Amino acid sequence: MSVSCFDLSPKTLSLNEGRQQLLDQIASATPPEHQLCHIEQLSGKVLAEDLISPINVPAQTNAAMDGFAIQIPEGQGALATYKRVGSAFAGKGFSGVLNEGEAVLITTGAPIPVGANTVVMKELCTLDGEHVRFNATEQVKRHDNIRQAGEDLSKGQVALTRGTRLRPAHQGLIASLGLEQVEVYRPLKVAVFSTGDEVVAQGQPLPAASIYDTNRFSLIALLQALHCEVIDLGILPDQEAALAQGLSQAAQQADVVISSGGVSVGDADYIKSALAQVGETAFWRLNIRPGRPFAFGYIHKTDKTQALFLGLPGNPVAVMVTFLQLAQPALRQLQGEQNWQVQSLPAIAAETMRSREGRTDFHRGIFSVNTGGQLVVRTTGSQGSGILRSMVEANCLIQIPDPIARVQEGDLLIIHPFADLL
Ligand SMILES: Nc1nc2c(c(=O)[nH]1)N[C@H]1C(S)=C(S)[C@@H](COP(=O)(O)OP(=O)(O)OC[C@H]3O[C@@H](n4cnc5c(N)ncnc54)[C@H](O)[C@@H]3O)O[C@H]1N2
Ligand code: MOO
Repeated sequence: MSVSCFDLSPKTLSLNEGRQQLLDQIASATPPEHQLCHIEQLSGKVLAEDLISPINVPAQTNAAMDGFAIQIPEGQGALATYKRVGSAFAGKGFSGVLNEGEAVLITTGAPIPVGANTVVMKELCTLDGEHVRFNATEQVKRHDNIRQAGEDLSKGQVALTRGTRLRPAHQGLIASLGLEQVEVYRPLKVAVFSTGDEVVAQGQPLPAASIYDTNRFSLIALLQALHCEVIDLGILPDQEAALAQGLSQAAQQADVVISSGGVSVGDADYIKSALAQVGETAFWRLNIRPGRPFAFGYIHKTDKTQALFLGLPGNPVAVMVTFLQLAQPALRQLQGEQNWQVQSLPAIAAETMRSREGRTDFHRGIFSVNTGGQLVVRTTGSQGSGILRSMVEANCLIQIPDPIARVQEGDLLIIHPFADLL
């Protein structure tokens, strides 16, 4: 990918300023290449072409109910009795022409016989030898239970637009067009690693003052949910040279490099100085909590292009919050998705919540619908940025924007449901 140079900014940015800088850079990046993808593999991919329907869906006007096809002339009602003249099944229609006063037994999906304009549900009919009697003619309306050819999609219509993230319904719709493969953007390659001398891999003993590597696995799962191709680079030590080498090697293989830890101002935080050796930092501090030490920049590749770099903070909740709020929209835009914005909904606070003037807070919340049909939200208890349980129990992030310092019960808030990703 190729990006233009950053305006280096040493100041702490607001969430919106940081996100905007990030997205502006991505908007100037070269879009990913596309590739043909078979229909069975489409789930979660991003469509790279406008799909024009080559046919009418449904192809023929057909019955929406099992019953009898009849003709009702304009301005008239149904008769009490019709003569049955044949049958129409899905896949094998009635070959004759239906006249007024005649009925054809029809199954759901079968083509409407020539001459018919109405289907009466079987439940309203009694078959008496050659005759079909309607028990309640007043319930039969002209044009009832007819599905028009092309009422789902008409031939030549744009069925799906470029940049659509393909979910199960999209896959079904593409299948209904008879297409076996379509163009999608190639998966984004994202390299991920953890940093920290105290961070230990699973399966190893846990020495004093150490912690098992949590972040890499949350990140890998989040990236998989976004259908990225993940390059797992393990754990790197708190050493500037090793981190610079790790960043550079990661960038050769990936479009985006994501690390966690070592990005704050501690004496063992080397991510920013390592990045300075192999790339550039655009900003590394945001007025948000958790996630204040969030770095964004790029790393030079040997082919003169750049990989984007996202340096997430070490605390496990800060990793997930910054991923959801910053990395996620950026990656979605980079993947070519049109609808990349973080989903937001209004909800009523079910309890008091604290924040601080001068920053945006993200609490972990549980939203539900109250008896009045309104969305309400409460927090998941302790909100420390090392308390991953607060995230596990949540189904949304609650955003408390600057300058609100205290949310009262009953106040209106913005929440970001996890539904899309978690
Ligand atoms: N003087 C200041 N100190 C700190 C600031 C600050 O602004 N000024 N910011 C605090 C905030 S907020 C955060 S968040 C952390 C982030 O710092 P780092 O990104 O440098 O992260 P580390 O110091 O490496 O680690 C922080 C914390 O997270 C644990 N950790 C790290 N990696 C992992 C991992 N892969 N799995 C599980 N846990 C991990 C690490 O052991 C630390 O406990 O800085 C504050 N300090
Ligand atoms: O902002 Mo830090 O990310 O609270 O823990």
